[in-house]
Amino acid sequence: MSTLEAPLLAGQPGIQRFPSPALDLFIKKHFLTTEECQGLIERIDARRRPSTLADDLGYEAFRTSETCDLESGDPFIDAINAKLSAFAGLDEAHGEPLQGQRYAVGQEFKAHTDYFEPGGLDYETYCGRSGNRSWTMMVYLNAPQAGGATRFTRIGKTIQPETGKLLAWSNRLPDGALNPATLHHGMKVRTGTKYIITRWYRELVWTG
Ligand SMILES: O=C(O)CCC(=O)C(=O)O
Ligand SMILES: [Fe+2]
Repeated sequence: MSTLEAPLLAGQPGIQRFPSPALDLFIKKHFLTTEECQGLIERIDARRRPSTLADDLGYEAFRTSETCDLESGDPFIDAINAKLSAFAGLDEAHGEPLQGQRYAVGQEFKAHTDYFEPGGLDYETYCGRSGNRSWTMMVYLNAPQAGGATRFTRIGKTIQPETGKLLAWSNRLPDGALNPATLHHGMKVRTGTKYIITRWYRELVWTG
């Protein structure tokens, strides 16, 4: 079954919906507790490695953060994944492994979309089994002292990191087409360190 809907998001208490027909974007403050954020930061610090990019376009310094796979099997990680899926009403089986990111001063993730470009070099490798990405759920684990906002460049919306704050958006338009208005930029950290988790959901059951 294909999953493009996150049927529970709009009805969650305290959820803010960005008012734009261009993009389905939701924000929920304090989605994760300080303790949950701290547990995730500790795991990211223990296991981080330089980030890689699918469809390596040869741009220097496109994504300069460090990445960490937060593997399922750790009951703490499984509970975070279950919390994300339940909040959105997304099928847990469609979720990719949870990813952590750490940005030091000067690091960023330049403007990109989270879906894979059909026709791109790696499209079959990344989407052949599980389909393309449907939803992105991202949580800020802390607030760096300066910088590190997420800017949706096409719609002119900038979101500031706050501990535990969730951002969730559909990478699709209502008819299921990929939505270029989801273009977003993880901006440079100016002071401090930024930690986030990201979970991407697929059209189909995630099988790698
Ligand atoms: O760090 C950010 O604000 C954005 C991260 C992001 O876009 C991603 O992990 O796909
Ligand atoms: Fe992204």
